[in-house]
Amino acid sequence: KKLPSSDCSLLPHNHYWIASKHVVTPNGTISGAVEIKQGRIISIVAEENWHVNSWFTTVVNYGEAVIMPGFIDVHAHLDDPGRTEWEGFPSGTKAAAAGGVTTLIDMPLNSAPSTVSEEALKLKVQAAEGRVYVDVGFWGGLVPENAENVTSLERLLDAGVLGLKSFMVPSGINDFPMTTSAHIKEALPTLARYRRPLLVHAEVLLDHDGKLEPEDGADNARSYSTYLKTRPASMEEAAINQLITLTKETRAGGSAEGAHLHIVHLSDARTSLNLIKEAKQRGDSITVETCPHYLAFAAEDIPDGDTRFKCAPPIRDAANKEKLWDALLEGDIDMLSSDHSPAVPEMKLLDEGDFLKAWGGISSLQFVLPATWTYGRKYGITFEQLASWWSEKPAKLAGLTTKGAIAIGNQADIVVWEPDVEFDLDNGYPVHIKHPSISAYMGSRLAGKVLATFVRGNLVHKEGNHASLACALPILHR
Ligand SMILES: NC(=O)N[C@H]1NC(=O)NC1=O
Ligand SMILES: [Zn+2]
Ligand SMILES: [Zn+2]
Repeated sequence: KKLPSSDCSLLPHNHYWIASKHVVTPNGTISGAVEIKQGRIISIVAEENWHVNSWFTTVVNYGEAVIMPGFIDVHAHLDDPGRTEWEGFPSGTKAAAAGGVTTLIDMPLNSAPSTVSEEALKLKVQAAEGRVYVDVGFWGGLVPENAENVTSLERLLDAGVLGLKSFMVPSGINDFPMTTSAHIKEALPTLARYRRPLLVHAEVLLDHDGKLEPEDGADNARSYSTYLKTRPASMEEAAINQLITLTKETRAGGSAEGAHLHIVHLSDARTSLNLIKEAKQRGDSITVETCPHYLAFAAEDIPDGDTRFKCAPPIRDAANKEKLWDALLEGDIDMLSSDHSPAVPEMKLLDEGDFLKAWGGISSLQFVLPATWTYGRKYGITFEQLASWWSEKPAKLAGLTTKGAIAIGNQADIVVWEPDVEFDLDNGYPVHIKHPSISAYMGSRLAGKVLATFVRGNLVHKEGNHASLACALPILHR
């Protein structure tokens, strides 16, 4: 049965099956088929029990390819409205779709205005409407102004942000000032009442004069090690130490019971990670993410002047990277996110290669699936682990109850990909982010090629092509 509005989907049917030898479900990976009707998953059948008459039924058989829940990226900066020359919803969500990301939650900063008020959220939603190829939810910004004003915070939450995000160091964006742990403490009871999480960029300044510059002016700014010295692990550790004094109150009977704190983009796998582990063991409501770039790259390998690798917190040494993998495999790190944070190429200062002055942010959205797979294979990661880190746990954090798993009743948000297919990210590769030249992954060879991406049952991307209309939706907290 053909649908008239085929522009939303490259497979214009409202009732069909997809099948393969590897369908990743919460109960394990099976050889079987998934039935999709009107955007929902309505049945999942193992091969031996599957008897459909393909004369009357639309079936797409993907053979050996993996059918997994679509990735949910809880941390992306799409910079729309206001800085669409950096990225924007159309290119950002096309890149997401091409990379198997079916939902992303947009960060409240790097757009203009920052999403710190009800009015600003309305502008976000307007900017997303009819312009997104994957579903997009929104974090609101916790800044001193609204932290001190319960009413304005309530209005922002009532307007539908899925939770809040704050910075404990300067964010680099003028209308997104940093919060101290005192601000965070003030906001937690409100978040507890709404049962929505607070995400925190956990680094604090250690010098009393608040300077991030290295002390020795003679250091070579083209060397990554110079930048690394300006953001030592102790900055993460100090921030997390402050935060876990607050998360005590998230336990049963505490003043912030019902609140949840999520540490974004953890880089320090040593003391910072241990502090989080201890807080979890005590029963605090706390989770943590890291990003593929911390799992893929090591500080000592970053070439001089290659500012594509500049981000905050910084990429640390190879031994730290190994510990991050251990923590992920042990379950001490809960999930992954991209922290896709592009800018215009000029701001990366690729010619000067000045790590101290260049924009900090890794551009990666389209490559998170193959990057996680490529660098994770040697640790023996499984499809189930990928689904947990990139779909199930992120859905839980963002409160998306009908996403994050191939399960009956869920929205049909699905990625189909080939683990054994390798490809070179060279100039001939179809890259959909606005500025491919600033991505740290360009020039590398990755494994894990995305074949097809479904959002709410619409085949939004297939082998390099996108559906002609952007029919995915902004997600607001209901
Ligand atoms: N403003 C912004 O996107 N900052 C991000 N970039 C980065 O490398 N770390 C961040 O927090
Ligand atoms: Zn951050
Ligand atoms: Zn970020």
